[in-house]
Amino acid sequence: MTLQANGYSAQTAAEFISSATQADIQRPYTAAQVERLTPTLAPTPSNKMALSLRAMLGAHRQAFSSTQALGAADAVTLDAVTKAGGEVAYVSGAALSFADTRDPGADLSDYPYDTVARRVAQLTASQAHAAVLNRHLPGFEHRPQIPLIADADSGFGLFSTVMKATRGLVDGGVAGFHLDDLLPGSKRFDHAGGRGAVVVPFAEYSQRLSAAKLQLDMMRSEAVLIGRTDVMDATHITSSVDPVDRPFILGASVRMPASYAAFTSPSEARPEASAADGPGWIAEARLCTLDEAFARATPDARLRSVFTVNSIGLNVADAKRVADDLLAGAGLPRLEWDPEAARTTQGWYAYRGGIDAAIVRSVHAAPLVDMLWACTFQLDLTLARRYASAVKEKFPLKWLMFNTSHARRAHVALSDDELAALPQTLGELGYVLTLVPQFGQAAHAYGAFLGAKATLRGGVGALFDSVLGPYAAATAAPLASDWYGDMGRVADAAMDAVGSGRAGWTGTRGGC
Ligand SMILES: C[C@](O)(C(=O)O)[C@H](CC(=O)O)C(=O)O
Ligand SMILES: [Mg+2]
Repeated sequence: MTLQANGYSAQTAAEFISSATQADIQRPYTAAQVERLTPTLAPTPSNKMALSLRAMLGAHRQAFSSTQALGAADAVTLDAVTKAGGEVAYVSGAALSFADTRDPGADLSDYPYDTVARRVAQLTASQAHAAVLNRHLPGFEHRPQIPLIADADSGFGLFSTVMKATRGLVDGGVAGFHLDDLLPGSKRFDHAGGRGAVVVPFAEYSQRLSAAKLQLDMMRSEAVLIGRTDVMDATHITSSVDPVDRPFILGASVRMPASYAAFTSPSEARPEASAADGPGWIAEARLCTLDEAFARATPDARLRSVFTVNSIGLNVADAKRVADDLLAGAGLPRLEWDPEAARTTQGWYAYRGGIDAAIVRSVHAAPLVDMLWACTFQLDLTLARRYASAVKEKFPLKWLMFNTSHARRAHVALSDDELAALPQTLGELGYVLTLVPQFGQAAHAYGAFLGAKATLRGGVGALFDSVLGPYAAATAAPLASDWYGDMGRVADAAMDAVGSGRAGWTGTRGGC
């Protein structure tokens, strides 16, 4: 895309949609619809960073390598990540919600839709300012501004909040962001690092992605749209309406007297957990999918394949009718399979999350997005391989993303060698980006803790010797804490330009 000097795009919607970076995305709307919604002078401040992210990811894809996006949700951490050679950084919703949330609610996607966007804008401004500052530091190499990838969670509502969140991120200078299929507020965590979640039907997820893409097109934005799915760890879904979700919706295969217990902690909520893990109801109900129930109901292979063919593209309600008719026609007993009985008190359906569901969702979402991500807390290379090869079979060039959200080595089953080789292994599989969201807070806290301990014990002498000196030596950069001297140079330059105000006209005239 050609940008005008002021960063505004002069392209029409039709030109933008058919341009090299955009033409691969299948939109559910026309260029004319985008044009009618386009504000005059669409601002595209993030395009420079988005295009540099696209070039970087494209190069990694070609080289079968990957890059790591470390969590950096504040200006100081971002500066340190950049100095250390990070190519890209991640603005984590979890990190912001942990810092900003009072009351229960951390990382529940329940914070305002512009929280992350406002932080992205601050970080962009701090990077821009650092770039100016560096021009005033003699002998110091100009530091690049690195692209920011942000967390847009579930989009915080329906299409309009998705669009507003997207606009805020682009206005803030984001290079890329992810949007997921979770029901806001529904993530659950347990003491062992487990996570449970409720997802929305595929159609609703797809609407979120389309709403984001529409907003991006209205702004002629090149921001990388990442389709994240959380079905890997999902135990429930809000509706059974979508045919894409049918293979994963569970029903009781035993007639049950009362309805299913409320959605609780991850281990208790997993529908197929043993009776010891949760309500005995779950085990007694023998939850299974409609396809499994039908296969159990008849040994007749021909009847099963008729069901398979006749139920293609049907959701559970319609497919259940097909199953009932086929069994009745064959003189077999009525199918005992009831997804309604397995609903929680919130009305959610029981759902079999996992890699198969993640592959189906991602393959369906692929035409709408630039990059795909099956988010899970399981750092499992077998799953990573299966996911990559299934997606690549249909979309060989689609960028893939991976996350390593663990805080404890003990929760990760990989060997030290496997961990060391992880970026390379993932790159070979087609993953171009690994998120390390937990980095920022942990590193910031650890550095501050060590520095505080040394200074409290040894006073300002220890601060010089144990914090300021070593940081300057390690980064070969001016001291992070030299605010007065360094920042002052920029203010001095501005003051010099303003002049004393007394000497009359001494400046240059345009063109003279
Ligand atoms: C990556 C993530 O979206 C984040 O906000 O950092 C979180 C990470 C976490 O909870 O540790 C997520 O995976 O949902
Ligand atoms: Mg998040």
